[in-house]
Amino acid sequence: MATSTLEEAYKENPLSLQHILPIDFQSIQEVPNSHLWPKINNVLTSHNDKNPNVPIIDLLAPNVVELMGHACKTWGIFQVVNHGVSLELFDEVEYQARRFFALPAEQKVKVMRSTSGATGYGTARITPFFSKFMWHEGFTIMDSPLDHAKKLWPHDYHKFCDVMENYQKKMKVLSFQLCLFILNYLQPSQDQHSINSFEFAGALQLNSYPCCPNPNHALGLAPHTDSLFLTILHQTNNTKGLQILKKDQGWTSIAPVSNDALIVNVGDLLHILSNGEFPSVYHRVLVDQTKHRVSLAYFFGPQVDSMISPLVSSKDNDGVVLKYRNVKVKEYLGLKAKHLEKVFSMIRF
Ligand SMILES: O=C(O)CCC(=O)C(=O)O
Ligand SMILES: [Fe+2]
Repeated sequence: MATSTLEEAYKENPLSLQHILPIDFQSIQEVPNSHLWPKINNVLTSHNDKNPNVPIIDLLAPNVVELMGHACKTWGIFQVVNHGVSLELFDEVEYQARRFFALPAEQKVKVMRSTSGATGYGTARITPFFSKFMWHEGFTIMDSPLDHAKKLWPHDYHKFCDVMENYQKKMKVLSFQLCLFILNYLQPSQDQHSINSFEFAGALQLNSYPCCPNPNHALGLAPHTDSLFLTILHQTNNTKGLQILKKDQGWTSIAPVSNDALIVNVGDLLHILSNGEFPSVYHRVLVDQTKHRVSLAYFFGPQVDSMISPLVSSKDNDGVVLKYRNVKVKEYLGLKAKHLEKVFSMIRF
């Protein structure tokens, strides 16, 4: 099952308890030194002709494959509309996520991620790579959250489970569709073949960024790339906070365009698959003094036993220089857990 296999990828790089347990944000009045970063440059870049917002792609557009391929290449991130997921479902997931994060710390600890685990409550996996902690708590779910939900709400866990399972199902279908479009762009003649050669897995990460007394010196999530093929992100309540590092522009906010637009970003494995053509976008999250932001990130990629290698179309085969060697997903995740972004130089030719 997906859970155990992803856990397999992480178990050789266990985190220490200190790096998993978030502080109790509900009882804290000021930012402790452990979470105090040097001043964050959080001036929001305004969008104009010279500095456009990320592409917004209508999934029903006849030229969706070209639009998406172009967005992956130039931005590594885009927003999608007409994706077929109902607003009510986003509201339900947000409601259940907020219900979870509002629980007292001693309840949330009952479902904490184990030191080598992949699911449960805890800090971001990148935590050990930074000397300061992030203003963030997360809850990771793969398939059914039943065991955890029963511990939290022994008599009232059904709704939480139904909503989270339903959302993952919808995200899996949408992710698969997006991958089809993207693979069709990378290898126009062989799309079905390429995608059918992978078995996929997904994980849902509920992110919580509590109100922060000093947002100029705190970070919701430190700069990172996502590891898998792609991430589908929903910013609940249209609360901004996500920024990407854009060449020549610095940190740029991704403004929510509408309640039902979803953000899609390229992850490391798709960067490798595209032979470096699609950037795995470097991003971070800012926090707010008065708004408690919640986001829903769905990570989607091949099963950990899959082998990833750059795809080049047969017509290009002769002239193209391969940038990355073949790598098993499990090996890749293990290397990233040890070395973070340095992982790219370790698999580059
Ligand atoms: O909350 C966000 O806007 C981004 C979340 C994110 O980057 C992640 O979960 O990897
Ligand atoms: Fe991310």
